[in-house]
Amino acid sequence: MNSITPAKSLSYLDSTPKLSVPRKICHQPNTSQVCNIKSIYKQESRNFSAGLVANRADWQTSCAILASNVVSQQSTGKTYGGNAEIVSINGVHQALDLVPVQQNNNLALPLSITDLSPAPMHGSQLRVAYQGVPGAYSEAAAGKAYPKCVAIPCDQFEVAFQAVQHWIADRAVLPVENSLGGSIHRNYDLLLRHNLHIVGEVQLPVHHCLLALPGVRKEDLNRVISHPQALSQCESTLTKLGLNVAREAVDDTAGAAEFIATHNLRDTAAIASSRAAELYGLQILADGIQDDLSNVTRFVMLAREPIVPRTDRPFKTSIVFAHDEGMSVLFKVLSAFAFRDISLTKIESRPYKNRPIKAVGDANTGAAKRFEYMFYIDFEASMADPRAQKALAEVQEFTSFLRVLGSYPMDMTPWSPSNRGL
Ligand SMILES: O=C(O)C(=O)C[C@]1(C(=O)O)C=C[C@@H](O)C=C1
Repeated sequence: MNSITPAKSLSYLDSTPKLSVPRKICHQPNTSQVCNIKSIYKQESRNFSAGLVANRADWQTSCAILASNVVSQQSTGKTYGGNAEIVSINGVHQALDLVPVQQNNNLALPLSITDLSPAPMHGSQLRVAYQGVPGAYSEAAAGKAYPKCVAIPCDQFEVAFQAVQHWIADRAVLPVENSLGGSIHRNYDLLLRHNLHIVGEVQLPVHHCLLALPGVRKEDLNRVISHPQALSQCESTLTKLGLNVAREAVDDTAGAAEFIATHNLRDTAAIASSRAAELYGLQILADGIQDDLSNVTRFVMLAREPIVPRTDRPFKTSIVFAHDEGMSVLFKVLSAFAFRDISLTKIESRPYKNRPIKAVGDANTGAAKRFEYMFYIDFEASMADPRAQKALAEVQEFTSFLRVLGSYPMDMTPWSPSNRGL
């Protein structure tokens, strides 16, 4: 695994609690609030870099102050304008190009280094929020995406999004799909609710172990706890191991290991990484218990600003759209890519939360109702590629809502099932 700064030891863990949900978030743009966020951010970043956050209470107080004073960068009037033809953001149709401009004077801002590179070059370490505690696969993914980063544990996905929006973190690295367990729907919904941009992806081979306190045997176990994805990825293997015991879902794999250690549970095992075993003093009862050796989780990297799309290496673009006209539109949208020879790598649908059901036909005669969806599509082309721009211009004609979630380099790192991952 790549070396990442936090969580070198349990004592560091103790002094660096996970972020939790802030009490109050202000969504109204306000210049003085933006000043506050920057000064608090600087103070917090000093604390983080030096590992100086005194205790959980201090940190949570800082988070609460931060949450009640700050606004996201998105709400300060920054938007993207220019000549491009495409997109609508949160239902409002807008032109898309990737040069930030100020709404009030329409002057183009110079590109910053963050626009050009996924990692900052200003000397300080990149702070990367992830969901879980040290030893979680998401922490490993953060390390793979940003080697030498400071990884910030968050107790929920939502908190990781907010950490980036509120400048506590520079990036978030969050799982979106697993080759065995499927999509992590919560993160698809959160991508839509927040205005962060996908700036990269990383695929992590996930190698699960069954962990228990030293001296505990399989026969002593009454339950197995882990993240729901990990439980589903190991379902048949647990049965094959004769572990027909209760299976309980917890927030993350490493958190399950930590829970067993802190509560001295001799009848419970966790599904987690070998690194979690080391961190929390557990023994490995069984190694490689995922149902398929090719168990890979795909994570996306999120930032406040998009990166500039390029064509000199393979790029992927993620979009989300909705439409009013029934399923024939989906066919037309897919055709816009097929006609231009653009491969789709993923399609996902989620309920359209504000209007999940639509009456079809004549309401007086007991009309049929159909479900309404948001569709998420990943396709293999950069937004700098004219084929992608033309396809999206066409998609926009068929859809009532279209947003580009990000255009970013594809993770091309080779991996094989024999890669042990974590
Ligand atoms: O619990 C963890 O360790 C995580 O990082 C979360 C998570 C997930 O959400 O899918 C990530 C990778 C594995 O697929 C299992 C769990």
